[in-house]
Amino acid sequence: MTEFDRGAIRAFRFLDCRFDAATGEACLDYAFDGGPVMTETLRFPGAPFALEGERAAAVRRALRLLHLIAGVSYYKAAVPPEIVVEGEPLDAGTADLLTDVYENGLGEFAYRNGLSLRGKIRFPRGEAAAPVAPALGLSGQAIVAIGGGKDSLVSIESLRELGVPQTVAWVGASPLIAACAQRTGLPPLNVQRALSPRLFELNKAGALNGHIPVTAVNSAILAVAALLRGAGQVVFSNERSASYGSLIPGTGEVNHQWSKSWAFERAFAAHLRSHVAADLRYYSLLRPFSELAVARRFARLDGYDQHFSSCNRNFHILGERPAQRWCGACPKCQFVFLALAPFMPKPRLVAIFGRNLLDEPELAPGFDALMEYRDHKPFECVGEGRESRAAMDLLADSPAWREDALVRRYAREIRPQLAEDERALAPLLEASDDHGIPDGLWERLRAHFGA
Ligand SMILES: CC(=O)N[C@H]1[C@@H](OP(=O)(O)OP(=O)(O)OC[C@H]2O[C@@H](n3ccc(=O)[nH]c3=O)[C@H](O)[C@@H]2O)O[C@H](CO)[C@@H](O)[C@@H]1O[C@H](C)C(=O)N[C@@H](C)C(=O)N[C@@H](CCC(=O)O)C(=O)O
Ligand SMILES: Nc1ncnc2c1ncn2[C@@H]1O[C@H](COP(=O)(O)OP(=O)(O)OP(=O)(O)O)[C@@H](O)[C@H]1O
Repeated sequence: MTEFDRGAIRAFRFLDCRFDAATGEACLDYAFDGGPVMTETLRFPGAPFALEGERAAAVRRALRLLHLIAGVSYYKAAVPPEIVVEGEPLDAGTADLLTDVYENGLGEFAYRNGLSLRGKIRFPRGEAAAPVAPALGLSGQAIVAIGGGKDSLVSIESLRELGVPQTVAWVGASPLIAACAQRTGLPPLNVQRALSPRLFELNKAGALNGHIPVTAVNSAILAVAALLRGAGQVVFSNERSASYGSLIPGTGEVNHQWSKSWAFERAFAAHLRSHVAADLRYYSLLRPFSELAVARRFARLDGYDQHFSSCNRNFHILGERPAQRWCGACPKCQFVFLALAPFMPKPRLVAIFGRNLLDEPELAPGFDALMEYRDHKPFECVGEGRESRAAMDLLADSPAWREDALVRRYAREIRPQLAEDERALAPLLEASDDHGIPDGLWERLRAHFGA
């Protein structure tokens, strides 16, 4: 494989997207300059689809939005100076949304690759006025995204208790997510996704690589899936803390999980309503709650302990599946262990992880970063530093935990340096008002959460 010379590339091109209603297959085509076409293929279950009139037009609009958002996986390989969108020119609103998603969603990617992308990514726009998407008479069925971790399981069980009809949906071929979905006993919707093999070749040839706003891609995929079924709600489970990134000295805030943030949710939800279908709702059911409030809720569930995992090592496309559901070494494993510890019996938590991470002194640097003690919050989907500090503070007063190595070290070395409000739990369990949950549902959910 010859070295990939990204400097020789002028433009990233969005070529075409197409959907076969008979098979449920969607194809998204991209290229650098006049180079080989890179095609991403998705397969939506439930074919053949009888689409006509306004619903068929809305599916086409949703597919085009998916084509534009999913291009981020390929664009990042070279980040060329120009972006070309074949076909009908974008309206300003769509161009602005995409610029937002690419610029913010590639924030960590840019930081780690030493690139300055701010103001450099510009999607071309025509003079066309923004479209006005009609309402389609979509149903109240909720397409609920499941990720195999605690957050989406809390949403699923909350919606079940509140009597909301739901289909659990996921993208990709993770056996772990499939097992969790099956465990819910709810109707499943699995969208298969195959990235262009050319991307993996470019990676091997030295293309730029890094973190992408995968939740934006998953959201656009499930918006298509919802329209194919006539469902009116796409529900994600991104909690409040996903809106806050890591504060990097000399760089500012870099959010590893920007497309799980309230800023993305609000913009994407509004865009679906204005540009795709006026009655297609997109929201995160956990937006008002902190990670600790969600962890407290998860601790009250049973039946998923030996199935769920938040460890991202379970979700690679290439390579071997890990032997353990929890690696224990990554920030997500360490944060989930810490967040659950105050709310569930210690033997239950140790049985889930197969070990007691808080009694392993060599893991101190990881937990220090989670607490923002002498290090910045890790580039991972973890709670705010004050949430980790509040959880550790609770454990320092718990007879079950206070003798464990890292808890004892916190009490002796870190707690004395913290003011009360830097480690207080109560404010973190209150619900916030910034969310997109439908009014009727929010009041019931708030009572259900006891927030
Ligand atoms: C599972 C994971 O963490 N993957 C990241 C990892 O990829 P790796 O090279 O180790 O292997 P694969 O996951 O098999 O991917 C192979 C290459 O394919 C490209 N790619 C994959 C999926 C995709 O949607 N777009 C892609 O371009 C990529 O070039 C891969 O190298 O490292 C990669 C490079 O840093 C990351 O791009 C992979 O990240 C995945 C897209 C992924 O699913 N990551 C999630 C675990 C993740 O980051 N979730 C965030 C949410 C962030 C958000 O804003 O939505 C979170 O949990 O907070
Ligand atoms: N493969 C996927 N397909 C569709 N949606 C997904 C997928 N993975 C995650 N999601 C959605 O994105 C949200 C954020 O993903 P994330 O992995 O942080 O959450 P989780 O797996 O539900 O819980 P945890 O944070 O404990 O891992 C999930 O709650 C889910 O709604």
